[in-house]
Amino acid sequence: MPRPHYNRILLKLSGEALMGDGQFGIDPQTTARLAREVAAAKEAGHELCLVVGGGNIFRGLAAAAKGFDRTSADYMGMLATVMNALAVQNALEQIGQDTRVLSAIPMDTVCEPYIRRRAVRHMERGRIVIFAAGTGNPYFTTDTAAALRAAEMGCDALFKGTSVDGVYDADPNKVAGATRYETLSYNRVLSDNLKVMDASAVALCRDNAIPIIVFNIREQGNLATVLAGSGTATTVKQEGEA
Ligand SMILES: Nc1ncnc2c1ncn2[C@@H]1O[C@H](COP(=O)(O)OP(=O)(O)OP(=O)(O)O)[C@@H](O)[C@H]1O
Ligand SMILES: O=c1ccn([C@@H]2O[C@H](COP(=O)(O)O)[C@@H](O)[C@H]2O)c(=O)[nH]1
Repeated sequence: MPRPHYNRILLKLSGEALMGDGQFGIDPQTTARLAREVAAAKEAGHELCLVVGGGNIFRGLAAAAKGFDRTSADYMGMLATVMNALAVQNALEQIGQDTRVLSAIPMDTVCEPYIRRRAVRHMERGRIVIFAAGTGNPYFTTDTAAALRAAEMGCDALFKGTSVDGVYDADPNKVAGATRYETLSYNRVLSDNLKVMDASAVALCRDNAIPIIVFNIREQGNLATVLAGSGTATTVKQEGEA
């Protein structure tokens, strides 16, 4: 069954997607390609806002495992997401898109602070809003930030563009023969402890009835395909929902 059409969407872009074939950082060609896909989605009639991850630069949990203070490491991770947001903004503006970066950690000389009403206004004016610095709080990730902003902005769905093509019954990068779900419930993701997305993000989407569509953003052209309701992806939604 084709997936439904969603009008206002929050797109979570994996930080790692910006690396292209590299192992770290921001690849300009890949970022430009992602910007073209986002612009095409907007031109296709979707209202879009974005959360960009930071895993291509810094992850708090990984740094804490190596001895960093967790809170400081998380702030460093949030700052990494600001760099990525500015890179995506730059790539979008180079192709004529009107954008705003709104940061959960105020840094007035770099971008706007996050103010919900302002974000809504930007979207009403047709701008692509990019939310930076996650939730602004340590001990969270940009998945939770994406769920939170999707709820605040009244989005119809959260599209998680990542490096796997959906949710599997086990991590496909670790378990050979893992099976992909076409659809599954929020509660199943939580009870089976499936790690494709944080539990807090899944719970927030469940409580606000926001479907989550997990798809591979590294595959060129896939955003348009998945937004059109076809292609390979997993939809996480309420049990029994069409
Ligand atoms: N059950 C599962 N199904 C699918 N992927 C899974 C599962 N369990 C773990 N994963 C892993 O989750 C990863 C995607 O989530 P991850 O949080 O690492 O990336 P991201 O949020 O897209 O990126 P970033 O942190 O760079 O923004 C996949 O690469 C995959 O290895
Ligand atoms: O609300 C948030 C969001 C993110 N962080 C920190 O940033 C990094 C990068 O984000 P990813 O979601 O992993 O891409 C994350 O590892 C956290 O350290 C945060 O603290 N709070």
